[in-house]
Amino acid sequence: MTAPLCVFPDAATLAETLADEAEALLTDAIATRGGASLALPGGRTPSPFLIALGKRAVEWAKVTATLVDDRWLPPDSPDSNAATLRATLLAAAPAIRFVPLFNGAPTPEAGEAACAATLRVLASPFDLVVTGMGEDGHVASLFPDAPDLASALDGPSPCRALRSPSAPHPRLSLTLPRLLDSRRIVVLITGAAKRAVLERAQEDGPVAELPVRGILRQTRTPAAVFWSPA
Ligand SMILES: O=C(O)[C@H](O)[C@@H](O)[C@H](O)[C@H](O)COP(=O)(O)O
Repeated sequence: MTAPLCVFPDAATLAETLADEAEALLTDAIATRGGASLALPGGRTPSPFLIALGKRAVEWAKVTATLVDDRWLPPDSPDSNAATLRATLLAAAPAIRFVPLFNGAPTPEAGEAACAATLRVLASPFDLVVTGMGEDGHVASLFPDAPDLASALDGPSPCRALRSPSAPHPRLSLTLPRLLDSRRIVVLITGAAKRAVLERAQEDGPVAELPVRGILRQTRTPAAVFWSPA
């Protein structure tokens, strides 16, 4: 595995350590390039990190944030990743320029081209990408059982509409190349079950079987896995 595993005693320590690193990366980006950009995860696990980051003294008006993926839902839906971000980081740092993935189109397939156009004008590379991981090895919404997965693991588009029979809601996800178009990428996970998946992902096998392999194996972007037992 090229990405080191960083083990923390608990979720709070993990969240504070990752918030320290994010604060330093954003502060450096603002000092050297005048602005910073990041792509942030959905799901439940990242909330302590997003809350911790919101307490940091960053020039938030110079930061642009998007999501690594979202469920194709109106922004006020409680299942929307944008809603989670609004309730955590954006509640504490409302000056952030938030670029949502959901754009009101009736389906992610119908919204994909406009979303790609929006993403193409964002700074490249991101300063930081953080993604969660599911127990099937998916990252962002790159689900192993999504029929269109192959086109999201490769190719020029920054985002893809994806549907997984095992996951609720159709999704719009950054593609693997766009996730890796970053100065730093961190996979944030907790719990024994996800640690076991990570260990399986270190074995030989296709990226399409456990998409997290696409982050663990590459050498283009400095990557790490942050894990705590709970
Ligand atoms: O919208 C989503 O579902 C995600 O972005 C997804 O990739 C998530 O990060 C993992 O499924 C882990 O989710 P939990 O942290 O809730 O286990």
